[in-house]
Amino acid sequence: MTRFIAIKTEESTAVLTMNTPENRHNPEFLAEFNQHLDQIEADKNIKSVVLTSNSEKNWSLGIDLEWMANTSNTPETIAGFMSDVTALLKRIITFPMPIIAALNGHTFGNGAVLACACDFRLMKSDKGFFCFPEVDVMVPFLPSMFPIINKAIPQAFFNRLAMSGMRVGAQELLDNKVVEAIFADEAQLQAGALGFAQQFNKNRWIYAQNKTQMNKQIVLTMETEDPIFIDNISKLLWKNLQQK
Ligand SMILES: C/C=C/C(=O)SCCNC(=O)CCNC(=O)[C@H](O)C(C)(C)COP(=O)(O)OP(=O)(O)OC[C@H]1O[C@@H](n2cnc3c(N)ncnc32)[C@H](O)[C@@H]1OP(=O)(O)O
Repeated sequence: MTRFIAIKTEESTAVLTMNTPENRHNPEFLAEFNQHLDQIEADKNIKSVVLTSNSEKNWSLGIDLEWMANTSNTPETIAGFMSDVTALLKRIITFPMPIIAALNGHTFGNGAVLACACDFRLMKSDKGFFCFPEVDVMVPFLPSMFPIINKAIPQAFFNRLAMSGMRVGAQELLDNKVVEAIFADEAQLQAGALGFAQQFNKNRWIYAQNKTQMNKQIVLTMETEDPIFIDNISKLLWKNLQQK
């Protein structure tokens, strides 16, 4: 099943290609992402993962607000979905191998959080903005999203992005050490991401140990703060979305 995300293997690297126009996050997207991670964990030959998109414009535009506003949703459905978002992010930050985000288009909202959860980011520089539009779309970050973002983005730069909702391109991300490298176009990015990923061929156990330790404060925040926040915010979000 590859409606939302395709999977292929290039030597020891699994390439996950998000394949809808905006790569929005909804329950089906999350379920398929988890199935692919199960498949990768089951294949002992895989040592690294590249996460990219086949959309001409977008890497991922974040939460599927259209799905969220569906009238059949209840506050409980929204809360369940947000918990599932957290669970996927937790899986990524503790996954037993490096995950490399190959950003080949606009990366917005929870798409940007997903990119930050990955271990490394590479981006193409011809087109594509990176942006946290939460201040404009009135969807707050979950508590654990701040430390996820902070592991990828220096605090002062994130502060500027989050307060303004401004869009930045690849060069500014490179200048602020958010991405490891930038590439002139799509072909160079994809080749670069694969080459970058294939340098990682260590034992899964040690990656799991180190990632779990390195990110344990994030996991603690997910377990202690996110559930209460999600419970409160899902009621508010549901009310706002139903009134639109
Ligand atoms: C906690 C979590 C919360 C959430 O997840 S909430 C959901 C958050 N998601 C969103 O809010 C996403 C909403 N979507 C959008 O805002 C728009 O959907 C986009 C901005 C992503 C795309 O808009 P478009 O108008 O389709 O953009 P373009 O046509 O791709 O680009 C506009 C112009 O900008 C140029 N451009 C693109 N990338 C760059 C760059 N890196 N540097 C300089 N210019 C760039 C293009 O070429 C074009 O220009 P030219 O209008 O002249 O054709």
